[in-house]
Amino acid sequence: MNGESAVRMQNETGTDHEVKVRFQNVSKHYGDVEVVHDVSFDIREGDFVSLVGPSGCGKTTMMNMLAGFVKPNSGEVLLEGKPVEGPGPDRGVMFQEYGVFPWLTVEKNIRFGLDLAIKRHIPKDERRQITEKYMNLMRLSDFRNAWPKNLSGGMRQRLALARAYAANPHFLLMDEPFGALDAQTRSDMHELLHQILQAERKTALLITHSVDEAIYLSSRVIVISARPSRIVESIDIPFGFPRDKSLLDSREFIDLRIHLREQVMKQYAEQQALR
Ligand SMILES: Nc1ncnc2c1ncn2[C@@H]1O[C@H](COP(=O)(O)OP(=O)(O)OP(=O)(O)O)[C@@H](O)[C@H]1O
Repeated sequence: MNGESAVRMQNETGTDHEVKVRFQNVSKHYGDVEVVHDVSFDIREGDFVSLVGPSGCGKTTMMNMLAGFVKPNSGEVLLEGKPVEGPGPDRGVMFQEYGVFPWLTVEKNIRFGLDLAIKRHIPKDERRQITEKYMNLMRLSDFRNAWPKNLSGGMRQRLALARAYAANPHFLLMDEPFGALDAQTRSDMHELLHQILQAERKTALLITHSVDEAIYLSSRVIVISARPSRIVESIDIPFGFPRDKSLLDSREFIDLRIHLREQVMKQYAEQQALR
């Protein structure tokens, strides 16, 4: 979706800007349990928004509503001004459970999204090059013919990332995509994601339990309350892009980390009290 066709709306402060996604008074319950309560926020073109909050508070449910897997009970999730009706190739989704097909090899998993009818306009050679590019970037070339069941957890997660990136969706929706990775690979993946986002302007929503990851990757971090999900705080991250690892040691980063951790820990304590 290009800039001209993006919907222009007024945000809460009245500033005109390109809103790609709008959660508008969204509530969701499962049976008697309210999971999301009257949540409103916008995601603008090129934003990288992270949701942080306690386990089980309803973050995945919010992402599922944007992905089109779940419908709100009240309110609306608008994508470029229209209510989300279902999943679509404009939204690349990466879930905790990896999202790889066990019946396809590594190479075919990465190619999968590119071979769908919607991408058939891309010449075959180019599709092959894109597959190679992401297989290399994720260090999976030596395993091109391997089955997912024979990969380590971290490799499967890299495969899921390669598959999602290769399909080149406009929106990246990521639910704990780096959770199963060791610290070094996780850090490599952060750099790679930065590179991809710099090179191909995308809009992203990330769910993470790591405050550092949220700050380092995002343009905005939203703290979500104990269930039912409400917005506790939305912080514009004051660091420009590109970023590098030295940022993690800066005074400003450390202050933000301390503040956000405090906010999140309060919500964890409240969520614990619900059990
Ligand atoms: N399909 C469903 N049917 C019934 N309850 C559900 C369903 N999906 C989620 N829930 C419940 O809704 C609550 C919120 O779940 P959700 O997965 O959205 O939380 P979360 O914040 O993403 O958690 P985590 O960080 O652990 O992934 C949980 O109590 C969960 O058990």
